[in-house]
Amino acid sequence: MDAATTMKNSDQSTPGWDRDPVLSVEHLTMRFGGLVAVGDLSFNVGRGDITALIGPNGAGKTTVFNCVTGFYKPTEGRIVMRHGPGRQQDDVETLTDSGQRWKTTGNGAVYLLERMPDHEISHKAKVARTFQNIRLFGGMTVLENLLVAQHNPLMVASGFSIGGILGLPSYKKAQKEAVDRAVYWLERTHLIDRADDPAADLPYGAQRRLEIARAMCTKPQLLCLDEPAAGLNPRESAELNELLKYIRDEHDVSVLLIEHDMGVVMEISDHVIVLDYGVKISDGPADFVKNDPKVIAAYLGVDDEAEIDMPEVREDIEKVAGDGPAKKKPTAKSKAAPAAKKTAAKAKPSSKASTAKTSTARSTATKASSAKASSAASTAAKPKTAARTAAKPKPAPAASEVKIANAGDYPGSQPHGTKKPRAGGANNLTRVKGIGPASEKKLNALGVWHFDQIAAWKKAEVQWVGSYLAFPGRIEREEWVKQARVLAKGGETEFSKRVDKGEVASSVPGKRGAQPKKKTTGKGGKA
Ligand SMILES: Nc1ncnc2c1ncn2[C@@H]1O[C@H](COP(=O)(O)OP(=O)(O)OP(=O)(O)O)[C@@H](O)[C@H]1O
Repeated sequence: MDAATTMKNSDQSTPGWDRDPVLSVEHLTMRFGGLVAVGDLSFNVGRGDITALIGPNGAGKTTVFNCVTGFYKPTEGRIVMRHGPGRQQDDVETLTDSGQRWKTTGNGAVYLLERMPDHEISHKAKVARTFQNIRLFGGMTVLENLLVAQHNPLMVASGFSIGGILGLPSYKKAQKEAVDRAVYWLERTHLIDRADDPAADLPYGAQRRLEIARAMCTKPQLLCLDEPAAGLNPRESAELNELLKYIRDEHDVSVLLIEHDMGVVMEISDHVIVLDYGVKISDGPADFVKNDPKVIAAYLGVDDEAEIDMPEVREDIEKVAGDGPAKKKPTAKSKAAPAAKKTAAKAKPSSKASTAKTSTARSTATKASSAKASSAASTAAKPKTAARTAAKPKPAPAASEVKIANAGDYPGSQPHGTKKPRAGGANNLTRVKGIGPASEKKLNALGVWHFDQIAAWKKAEVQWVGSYLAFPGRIEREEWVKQARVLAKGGETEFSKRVDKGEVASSVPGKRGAQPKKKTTGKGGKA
């Protein structure tokens, strides 16, 4: 095979976003004191693509946006914006060595955003953004909001105000263009009838569209949208999808969006990047990402908890003393778990609202899942008794016996375990901000099922769990112990309220995780 053919083939196997990236985030790290919000993150945004950045709460998505748009100066890393096709790698390296902020090239221009202030990023590099919390000028009319967005070209055309006063032709022309552009985007966003109304009078969904219209009036090459579908009803979400596809297809604008609404993400994204705890855990086309077990476990796996088979989590669970190493897949799975899974599948709701039926199904499935782990050792030794073992769980060992094999490797001391939930069932630990379904599973394997157990942790235990879950420092930062104290007393936190409303991925979405009144056993008792 000649070199040209080799290049061609390798070129074909390289995704479009790596061949022709409009934006490259390279080894980005952002620290806030001791907190590493984003750690050594690299990804590309393809020219003309809609790229989604997703991940659980606190994963670092907004921090990445703030670094790209100049609101934060990254601690480390390079952020390259390109006008014109191709990677223009020689120019990027020359620019980096020169210490300059941007450079015109044969193909267009390249910009190093980490060196540029935010106003240059929007006006020169042509990166526009919207915010998680709408930031319009509420007292100005809808049209005025769009004219203010074009303030810079108008100021230039007016010779910085005197031309405007004198009515110079260049100013009049620029003013007409600004109004025409504003009207164009008001029509596209179905806001033209409200042009003269104060922006604050618009309903929420319309304000979101106005933010996008305002960003588009700056003629961006890259549009960064922070949760554009938040608070929209299904009809508005569908309209948003159409608007974003129109912007991509008709205006050649690349879109980078942070979004929690998976309907929006999976329908319109060409490329999805998943963050968890500030690091990238998945990167690829939407179809690939949505089936990636790591993503299911970290973010999407609420309804598929019983199906998760993450090697790292499984290994940790297998290390729990008493369960022993499960070399083989337990045959109990073929007896107990499938029945449970069948029940779960049957009851799996199309809506996220949990019904009593779902709760029962999840309960059965999860119980089977924990039975699978706890019966692993005995199953491996005595396969023929597997079904019996799974059906009748062995008595819970005393708390002190719940130790993982390499417990001594961790600093501090291991928290006190209970091995299985008390009568009344387990708490939904994912109501504590920072505990996702995968971490909850690992805590459960350790015997931690209840808010009051976490509430009792001292510094040494916090340190130990931080290492066990592989995110030292985070537990303290998120103040798990304080949160758990509130939740243990039946109180609520801002985060737990969002979980209870079904706004955040959780192991039991839309339901409170306090101790249920109904007497149940196992994890299914969560309510
Ligand atoms: N200015 C800041 N100072 C200190 N810590 C910060 C700051 N900004 C963000 N963080 C922390 O960085 C981590 C990542 O936060 P970030 O807002 O980027 O996450 P996110 O993925 O956007 O979350 P969400 O989906 O909830 O908006 C969090 O632990 C957060 O508390």
